[in-house]
Amino acid sequence: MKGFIVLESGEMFEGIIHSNQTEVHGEIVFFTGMTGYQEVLSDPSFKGQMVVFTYPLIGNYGINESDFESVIPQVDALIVSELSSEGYHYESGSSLLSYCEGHGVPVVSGVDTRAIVKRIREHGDMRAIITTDPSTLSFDKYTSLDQIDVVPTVSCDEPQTFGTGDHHIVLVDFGYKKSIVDSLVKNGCKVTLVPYQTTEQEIKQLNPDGVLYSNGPGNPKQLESLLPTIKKVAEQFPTMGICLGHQLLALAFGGDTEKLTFGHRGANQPVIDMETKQVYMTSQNHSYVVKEESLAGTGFEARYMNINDQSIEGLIHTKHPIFTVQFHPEAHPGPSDSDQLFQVFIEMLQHKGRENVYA
Ligand SMILES: NC(=O)CC[C@H](N)C(=O)O
Repeated sequence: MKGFIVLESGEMFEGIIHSNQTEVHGEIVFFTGMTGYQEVLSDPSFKGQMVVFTYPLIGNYGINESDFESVIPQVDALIVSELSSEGYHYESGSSLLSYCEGHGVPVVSGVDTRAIVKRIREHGDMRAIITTDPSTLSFDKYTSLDQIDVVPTVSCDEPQTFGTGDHHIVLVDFGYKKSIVDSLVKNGCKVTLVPYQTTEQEIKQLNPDGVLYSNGPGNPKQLESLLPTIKKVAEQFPTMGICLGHQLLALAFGGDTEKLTFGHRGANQPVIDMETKQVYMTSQNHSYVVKEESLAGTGFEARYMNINDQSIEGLIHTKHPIFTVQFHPEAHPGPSDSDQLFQVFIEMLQHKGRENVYA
């Protein structure tokens, strides 16, 4: 059926809508990786977002058993130029479209994705509505993603454990990617995944060697009530933060965040480690960044920087063993240039001191 993507800025784009839903609202963002659609659609950080793929052919290797980042799809919709009708890969168990249809995820194909991306780059990430009837739509009845506390919809309800390694990590779940657990387990950790509102006391009772604050969807400032707990925990245990976890740690110590015009979403974002001058190609998916000028007095120093726009990509604390990254060292999708950062975290647990980080 013919469908329309109506942007909050007023423009309208046509395509073929594959969905029973007649109207879908979300934040429209673009992803620049050539592959990785399965990881993207199952990454909880994309909750509330409609993803436009800049690569023109999507779906050609189908959907497999191993590349899911969570058990259910998380995106609000996929918008593609050409949709492959089959998955041409020996591991493919179903086509992208039949998987999305089976889970009620709307797909819009045959769309001029280059034109949409140009609009997003000019106007910024914005709201959009996918509809079969543009004459009746109204943005007024929907709340923008920035204003919604979306983490409760993706965090686990009960603790869960993974792996049997010697290092015990508490992973605080704001919408964790399965690959983070896999990376920790591969590096000799036992992981206890806990709900996002787990208290300081409960974390202490688990007696972890270290704490990792996960990635997750939405605006970090929606989680303001958790900041005192995050600060107290991070002052007591070696701590790592990834993406939303990085933003929350910065906020907890008095820093500030802001929204980028259009986020970094792709598999080739260049990041420099400002101390070693090493450059990593990184996997990213975020809208918000930590403001450099807000770091004064927080004890944090910027350690990583995005080479494209000079935004902060990671922090290290001057007093406590805490380090954070805005990018995804677990990759999936994307290059694993920075996966040794999990080993850096393990080193930090063993020495429990900042001086040994990156030794
Ligand atoms: N991948 C993430 O953790 C994203 C963090 C946050 N929701 C942002 O968009 O900036």
